[in-house]
Amino acid sequence: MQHTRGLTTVVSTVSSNEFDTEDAFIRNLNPIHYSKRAQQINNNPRPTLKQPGAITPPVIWGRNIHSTLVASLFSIGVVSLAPCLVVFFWIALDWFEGSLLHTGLSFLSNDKLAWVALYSPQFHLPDFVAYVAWFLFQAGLYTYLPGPLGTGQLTPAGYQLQVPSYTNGFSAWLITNVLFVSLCILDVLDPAIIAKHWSGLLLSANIMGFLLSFFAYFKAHFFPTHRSDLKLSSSHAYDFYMGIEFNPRFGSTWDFKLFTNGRPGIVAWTLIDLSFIAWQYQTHGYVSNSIVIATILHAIYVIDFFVNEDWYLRTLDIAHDHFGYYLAWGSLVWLPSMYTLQTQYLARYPMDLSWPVAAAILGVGVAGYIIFRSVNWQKDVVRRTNGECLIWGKKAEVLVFDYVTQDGGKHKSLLLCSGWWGLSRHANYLGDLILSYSMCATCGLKHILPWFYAIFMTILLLHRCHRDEQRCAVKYGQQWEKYVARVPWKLLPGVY
Ligand SMILES: NC(=O)C1=CN([C@@H]2O[C@H](COP(=O)(O)OP(=O)(O)OC[C@H]3O[C@@H](n4cnc5c(N)ncnc54)[C@H](OP(=O)(O)O)[C@@H]3O)[C@@H](O)[C@H]2O)C=CC1
Ligand SMILES: CC(C)=CCC[C@@H](C)[C@H]1CC[C@H]2C3=CC=C4C[C@@H](O)CC[C@]4(C)[C@H]3CC[C@]12C
Repeated sequence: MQHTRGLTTVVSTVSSNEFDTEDAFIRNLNPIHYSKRAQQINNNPRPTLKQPGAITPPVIWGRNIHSTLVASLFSIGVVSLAPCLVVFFWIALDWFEGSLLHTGLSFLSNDKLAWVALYSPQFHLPDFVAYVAWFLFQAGLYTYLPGPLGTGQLTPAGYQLQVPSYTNGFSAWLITNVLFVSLCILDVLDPAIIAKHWSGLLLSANIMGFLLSFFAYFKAHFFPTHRSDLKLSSSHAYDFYMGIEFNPRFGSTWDFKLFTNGRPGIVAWTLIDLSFIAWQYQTHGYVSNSIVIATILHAIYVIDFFVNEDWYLRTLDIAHDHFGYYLAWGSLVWLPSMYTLQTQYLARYPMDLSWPVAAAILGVGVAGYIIFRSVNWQKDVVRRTNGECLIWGKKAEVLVFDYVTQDGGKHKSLLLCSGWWGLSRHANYLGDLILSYSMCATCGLKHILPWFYAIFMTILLLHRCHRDEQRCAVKYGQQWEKYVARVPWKLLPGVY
């Protein structure tokens, strides 16, 4: 069945009498992987589907509900190996002068030093208490600070999420950073305290990350917030990793995903940098220009995130990913430990950049950031003004696409195809990558370890190009191909 409405073409591939409920449609997609357990959870009453005249078929966009053996093994691999990688990097930094190769060889050759290093991080109750206090302090700021109302995206089930004044991240970041600096100036706190307690804090963050991931998993099964946005596959491992609930909440408004994803880890990012700068000063007697530039670039990225927090509600993490290990453990452990590797490395092994090199790195980094922000801004302003805006001085060119939610609701969406979005379909990733490589360039070329962030971002964002397009292709059906034909380049025009 195909019908055309202005610019928009809606294509339905299955007619209503073939599958009269969404669940029949899901089962038909993959009968083998559609387990009993998944059926129980995915079998939510969505009465509008059965009403006469409802749009069929319900489009199953959003998190994957089909798990393959590879996806299960991958999930088990990440859940078990990512924490080991975090510890391995810490050992390489602290015990092997930042050399991943020497660390690896040392373990392989059963060198005593490697095993001593492995058992050196001890659980310290005071570190854990401090970590829990930090977590609760951020939760308090998130809950009580005033801020503008956030505008959530329509979920696959058709919920318009209310985000009451939780987009107060900038005030939370400012208060936390000013408080930390003030306490250090007043000599109440040692500014290097985070760096000095790093291994204990890392252990504590891991404990919290796993606790929260398990909480998310069990909450989804026993007391979910929005039943019709639950996504289950036949694999426990995949569900634990990717998350089952879309927007788990305390009551109707306190959003776990938004808080965990956007607060304890990202607010800590700049504090960790400052603490490692202080540690460099205390141990080496000076502050290198490289660590300052790395921190400035990080700070630009972090402040941008909080200033534009409302924009983040309409990105993949919040509008597509469910809340599981990936976002819970990732935001509490992976982000603060792996995204700050440059300053952790430079604090221990300082290097001074010549001023032309320092200026070039800073300049390229800021240019990357400007691209990143202006691409994201263009997408956002087009959506906010319903296409009634200027992009690069000309009226925005948009494609208007239809999509349906699982409750049978029919909606429209605008896809910008001029400005940056006319050059490539993910120009924002390009700006982000330029910024990431600049951050890592502050560490020189001696070791690969501090380049991990850029390498990770390259893999993550290339995979995201694919992941995002799969999602859009399902959400918009054949209309998406029209957009791809109009904007043929994925990332870098003329190359990819
Ligand atoms: N530092 C880090 O670790 C990471 C940073 N990032 C950054 O976070 C930001 C957000 O990333 P992400 O959510 O992946 O990507 P986007 O912000 O590009 O969001 C993707 C969504 O935008 C909508 N969209 C796609 N094309 C258009 C268009 N032409 N016009 C209007 N809307 C469109 C679609 O959603 P719909 O139509 O459903 O609204 C699509 O699913 C990026 O700038 C990225 O660089 C990302 C990953 C990791
Ligand atoms: C190995 C493992 C489980 C990794 C988890 C990765 C997550 C911690 C990151 C995945 C996507 C990341 C982010 C996306 C977009 C962002 C916008 C930007 O302006 C600030 C950073 C961030 C919020 C970033 C944060 C880490 C991730 C959630």
